[in-house]
Amino acid sequence: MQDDSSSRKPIAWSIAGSDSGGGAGIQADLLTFADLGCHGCTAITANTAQNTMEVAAINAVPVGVLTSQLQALQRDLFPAAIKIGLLANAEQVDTVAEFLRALRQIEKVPVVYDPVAVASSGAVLTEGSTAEAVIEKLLPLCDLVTPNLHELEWLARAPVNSGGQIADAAQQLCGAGCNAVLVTGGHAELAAGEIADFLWDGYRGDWFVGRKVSSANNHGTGCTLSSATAACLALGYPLRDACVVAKAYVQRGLRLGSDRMVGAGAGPVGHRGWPTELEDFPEILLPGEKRAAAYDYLPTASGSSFVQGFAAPDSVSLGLYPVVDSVEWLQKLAELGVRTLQLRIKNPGSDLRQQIARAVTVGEKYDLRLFINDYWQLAIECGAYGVHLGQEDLQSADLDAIKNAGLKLGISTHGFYELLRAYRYRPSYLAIGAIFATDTKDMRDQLQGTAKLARMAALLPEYPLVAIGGINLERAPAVAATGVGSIAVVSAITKAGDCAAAVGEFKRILEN
Ligand SMILES: Cc1ncc(COP(=O)(O)OP(=O)(O)O)c(N)n1
Ligand SMILES: Cc1ncsc1CCOP(=O)(O)O
Ligand SMILES: [Mg+2]
Repeated sequence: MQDDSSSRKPIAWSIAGSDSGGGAGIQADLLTFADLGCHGCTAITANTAQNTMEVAAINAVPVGVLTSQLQALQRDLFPAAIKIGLLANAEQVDTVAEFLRALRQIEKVPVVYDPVAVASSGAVLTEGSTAEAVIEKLLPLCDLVTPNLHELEWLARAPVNSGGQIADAAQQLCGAGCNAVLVTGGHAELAAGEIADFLWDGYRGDWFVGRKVSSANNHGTGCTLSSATAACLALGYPLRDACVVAKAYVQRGLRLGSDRMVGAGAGPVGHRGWPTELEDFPEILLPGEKRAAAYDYLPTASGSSFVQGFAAPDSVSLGLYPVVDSVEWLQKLAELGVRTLQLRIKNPGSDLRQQIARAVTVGEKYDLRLFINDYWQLAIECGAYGVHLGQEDLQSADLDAIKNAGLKLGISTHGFYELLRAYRYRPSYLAIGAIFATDTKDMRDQLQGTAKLARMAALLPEYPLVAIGGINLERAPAVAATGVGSIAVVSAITKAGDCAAAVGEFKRILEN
């Protein structure tokens, strides 16, 4: 994560129009980049004449002017992500597409395109042949396209009136070559009081549902969403995490508003810093739940049913949480006074059931919070305290059965999106990993770092959270400082020279 280790600020570019009124376009993008910790650079495509009431003129710049800005930036300020906004005509689309093609041969910089082509009023802001040029030349170079409903219709060439049609049109755009589409929901209220964005990432669809905020200061929300997504990509966040953080950033801007009113019409959306409150983050809709019907979001054949509210543990802080592979280890650690433990057997023999039954007996004897990893049926049958499930397990496990049997449930998550999604189940705890690289399990693509962990932990200050992955005694203080109440470890305990001393030291760090 760039976020943790680099002393250089990530650079994000905005290739977009200037809004003379200061609410949208380049102006909104620069505020957003700065707010989210990036250095913003710009290549201006048009000098629009705007105020809070009207778009009086577009004033596209000649392509030579556009190219000279892009070339100057490339020479010194190479981007970690690029946001593209208003492209005023097909010639500009061609120029930007050609430039991006060459740039991405040097490095595959993520590109977010907000097709600012249709105003909220429905007025088309670009010249006639722009849509064709976008579809043919630009979309194949984009990692994410963020149309509103008007723009989706403009690109999909079809009316879009329902959740199902939004999902179909988004997939159709992906078919034209971009990697993912995030349809912003500001122009449709598919369920009363909710504004939902739909993400199709090339493989699966997700609805991100936010509370509707009525604010006169809502100008620039689309620009802000796309530049916030680009900023998060520049920080190294994966796409789904970038999208949910960006939506939360806009929601926070709408909720808190600008600090003062400007103009007589739609004022600028607020730029109010990193989103730190859960209420601004979207709820990730789960396909089996009742309200999903409003979005035509139907359960998949493999999906488990929607169940919420698993038994809470006796403490929000679960403390030191060793994850071990034998009953002998459980016994030894219980004798050292460890209370939260997990049995994680990855190469089971024919005696698996016996091992789990013995583990449950040890758990009862020492009054442990003992979680069984993976084997939820055996955990239920043996009357375990709880089970720990990974993301893939959520597809197949019978969550109803786990809840009805009164077992606690812990769920693995790897980033904001999975954290928010798993939180919908209200499990007994949420695990976040891998914080650091580890030899115990290949987690190279899912490293979180302590800066991101702290941001996630801040969203759920009263919830049992567990950090896992590559945590040792040296790193534990920085992890504990993020606010998580529990640290799960494998090798720092099982490979410790002096296990009792390591247990004592971890406990001291967590209790401090
Ligand atoms: C506390 C805790 N957090 C995460 C994991 C990882 O679980 P999972 O994603 O199911 O992966 P495996 O452990 O099965 O490899 C965990 N075990 N414990
Ligand atoms: C099981 C697991 N899940 C995420 S990281 C991890 C391994 C943690 O092991 P260690 O504490 O040795 O890094
Ligand atoms: Mg597992």
